[in-house]
Amino acid sequence: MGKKAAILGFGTVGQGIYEGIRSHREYIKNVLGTSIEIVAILIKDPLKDRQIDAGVLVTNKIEDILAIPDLEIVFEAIVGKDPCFSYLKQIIEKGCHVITANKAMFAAYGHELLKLAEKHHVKVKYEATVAGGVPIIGALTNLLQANKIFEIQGILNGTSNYILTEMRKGNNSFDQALKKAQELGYAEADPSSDIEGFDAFYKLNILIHTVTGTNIEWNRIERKGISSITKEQIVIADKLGLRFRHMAYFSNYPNEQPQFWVKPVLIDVNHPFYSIDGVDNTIFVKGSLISGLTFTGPGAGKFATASAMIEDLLQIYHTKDKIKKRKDVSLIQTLNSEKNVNSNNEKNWIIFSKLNANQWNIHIQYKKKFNIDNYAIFLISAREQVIKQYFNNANIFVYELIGDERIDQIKINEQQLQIV
Ligand SMILES: NC(=O)C1=CN([C@@H]2O[C@H](COP(=O)(O)OP(=O)(O)OC[C@H]3O[C@@H](n4cnc5c(N)ncnc54)[C@H](OP(=O)(O)O)[C@@H]3O)[C@@H](O)[C@H]2O)C=CC1
Ligand SMILES: N[C@@H](CC=O)C(=O)O
Repeated sequence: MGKKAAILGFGTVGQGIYEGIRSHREYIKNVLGTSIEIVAILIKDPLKDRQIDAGVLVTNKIEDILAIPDLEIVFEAIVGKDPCFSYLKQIIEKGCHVITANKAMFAAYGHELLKLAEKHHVKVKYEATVAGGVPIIGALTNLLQANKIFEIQGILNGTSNYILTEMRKGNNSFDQALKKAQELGYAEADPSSDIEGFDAFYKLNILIHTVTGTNIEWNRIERKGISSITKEQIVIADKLGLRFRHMAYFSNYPNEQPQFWVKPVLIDVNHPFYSIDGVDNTIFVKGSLISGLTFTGPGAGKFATASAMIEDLLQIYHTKDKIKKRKDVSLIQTLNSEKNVNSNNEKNWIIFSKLNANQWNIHIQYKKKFNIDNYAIFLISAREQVIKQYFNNANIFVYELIGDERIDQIKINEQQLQIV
């Protein structure tokens, strides 16, 4: 018999791992010199019908998994922080390598699991926790060790990008697109994690920890999802030559305030994320030596995620050398000393308002104003603090305009707009 493995969870991802290991049995055996045998699967509901070979133990008790002699590898694809964290601690203490896809759990407890694994001389791999099939964690940990990472921009939630794309192309309403994302296996068990930005928030935390060795206090990271974006707003943005993207951002430049946020933004055709559609994710990385690298590919789904996890498996046995963990002391010092992470620089904003400016109760100077459909659209430059202070109204939607574009350059199709 080859190396014994178990899978925790048999939903979209668990099934992808099971089928992927079977369909790539010979290929994996050629690479590792031995086969991988899935000997057990942990599930929650013992009554569900499943396509699993008769020789595989299917159980809803973690004790059954812990009792398997010579178990070497555990793939984890269940949902939520607990009881998953406690399961994985016991599995590491038993001496098994762990390969996880569970970002909610890993963002909260990843650092503890990595420490515990070191103590027990096993590995914890987590490629699938960020951007599905895109090998960004491997690139950051194995291939970009000399660079200090100055900036990460990413589309990290496949479901949100899929919904925004479907709505823009006129194929589906928000609810229809979300339903399709669920059917395709992209969405989380609780899809509010996708559309309220939690999923991308967990992924950004994992990326920041990977490149700095630091856990940022969660309440310091702005998090907003796409749930308030309407079809009307997407159509208007399109008329302005802009597209919505749900973006995650981290910057850590010398002598600058570190920044970290997850929110919907508007970008124009010059931004590299303009053409990233559907379930694809993309991550742009700028380092102290490398001026910019972009990684793009499917961010969710059965085989995209299984691909990341099976590659992790091969890495466990291939990477003999110990990878040094990063510890960015300057980031920790800056975070401890500064009080306010908001930048004092002015940024560009697009405001969609169902109220007229005279109903806002503030006087704001805008660069341009248009009436489109039922909205008044304002293009303004302002400090982030001002935006947060004043534009806190259910009828006003404010989106940052990201990129090098200047508001003055926004191209307007005059026939479609009434310019005030
Ligand atoms: N779907 C995707 O594209 C991606 C998902 N992920 C992550 O992978 C994990 C799994 O996602 P996905 O496969 O989509 O989820 P699903 O909802 O499709 O499947 C979840 C599986 O976990 C089992 N499960 C849930 N809770 C428990 C528990 N407490 N004990 C034992 N089994 C449990 C369920 O059992 P039962 O079958 O009995 O209900 C089910 O088999 C999640 O953490 C998700 O965030 C990561 C990257 C991409
Ligand atoms: N629900 C997630 C799945 C992958 O991480 C997403 O849509 O990105």
